[in-house]
Amino acid sequence: MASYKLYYFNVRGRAEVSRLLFAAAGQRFEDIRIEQSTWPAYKSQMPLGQMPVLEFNGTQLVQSITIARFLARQFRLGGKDGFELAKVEAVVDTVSDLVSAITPIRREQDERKKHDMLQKFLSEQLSKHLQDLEILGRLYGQGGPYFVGNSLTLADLAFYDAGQSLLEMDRTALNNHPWLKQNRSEVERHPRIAEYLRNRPITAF
Ligand SMILES: N[C@@H](CCC(=O)N[C@@H](CS)C(=O)NCC(=O)O)C(=O)O
Repeated sequence: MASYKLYYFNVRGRAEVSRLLFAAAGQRFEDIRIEQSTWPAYKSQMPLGQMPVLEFNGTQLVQSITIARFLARQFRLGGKDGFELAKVEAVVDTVSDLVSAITPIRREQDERKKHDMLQKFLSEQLSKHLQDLEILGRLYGQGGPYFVGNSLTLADLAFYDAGQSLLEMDRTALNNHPWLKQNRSEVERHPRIAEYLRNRPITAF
């Protein structure tokens, strides 16, 4: 039987999409959450000195998006054929553009600077990111609530997680984007994901 161990800090961060994939697939895995205080002892055991790291049948895989794409393929959540797979990856890459834009704001420690960065992002950049995602959902989603085809994929989980970070910054961020809101609701309604969301540790990011 395949064995999966996922090493990361006790935050959603770069590991949460993979955790959501495990949840959606109903696949057991060891969710190893390293505290910052014990990280120095682990760092040298990680191939690139960073996490997340997935240990699959004893071999370590690095890079969060690679890990998520591997798990999606393993669990048939990456698209039903080669072209669907490419559509899913196009959505994931578009979500990554959004995540890259919000990460520096979330990390800014100076409250004044953070506020200014957020206002600039909300007024100048956010709507383009969300419009791009809605365009892809309508283009690939066959008129339904999922980003690609007519069932849940990595694309939906990637946006679900990024959407949470966005909503934590601005609760109204998706108000003008009903399709994206509906897409996140569909993810939350998935019975295994709903159970995971009820039980996962609550963390700051
Ligand atoms: N490109 C890598 C980046 C990994 C990364 O930056 N990991 C950070 C946590 S989000 C880390 O391990 N930081 C601790 C360190 O570098 O010592 C990925 O996506 O997995």
